[in-house]
Amino acid sequence: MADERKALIAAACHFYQRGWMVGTAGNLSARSANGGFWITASGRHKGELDELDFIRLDLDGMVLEAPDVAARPSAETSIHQAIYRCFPEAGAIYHVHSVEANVVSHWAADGRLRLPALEMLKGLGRWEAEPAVDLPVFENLPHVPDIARRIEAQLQEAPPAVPALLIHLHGATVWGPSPRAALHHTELLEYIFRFMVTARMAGLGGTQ
Ligand SMILES: CSCCC(=O)C(=O)COP(=O)(O)O
Ligand SMILES: [Zn+2]
Repeated sequence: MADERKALIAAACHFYQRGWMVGTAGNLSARSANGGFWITASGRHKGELDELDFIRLDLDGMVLEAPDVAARPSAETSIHQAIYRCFPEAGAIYHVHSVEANVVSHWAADGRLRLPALEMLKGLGRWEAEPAVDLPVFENLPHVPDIARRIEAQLQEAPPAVPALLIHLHGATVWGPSPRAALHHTELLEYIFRFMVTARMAGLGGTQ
């Protein structure tokens, strides 16, 4: 298999082992050199993916390649489409469901979550001293295309300070120019969430 699916399978294994993609939770996609993007089929176990667990779509959601005819694209495909449309430089998108992401989503106000000014933000592209970084946080509406519409409208108007967003009580969606960069970004953001939860539990003030 000499295509982008290999990197997505490796990333899914990694996230599964960390507990961020338990069972069938989460989804992954990457733009394809052959056009459109590969995305995980809906309801597949993220610790056991193979090449049959992906579908190649164009940006309008038309199927370009479906190695398993029974496969249906991720239920959250519309969110990936929205991000690819907003950011031509996005090469891969990972959506993970960590416990920490769901805890910190409670601390959002006015659709934003202020991230602590940790050194790790440099890995997400924020190199200034003491950066004031707000992560956009969206309501978890029952109809996913409604979430995607809100995401696309907001990101078109105001690109986020880091390549990521959060859905309340659902999980983070993170992107990067390549599958490798998206993996780094996901790890860094999840570290920041873990820090926020740990700092709150330790009673540390001034960390947010
Ligand atoms: C068990 S997770 C519920 C659905 C979800 O939020 C998710 O990320 C996985 O959905 P998919 O259709 O991509 O399998
Ligand atoms: Zn999800």
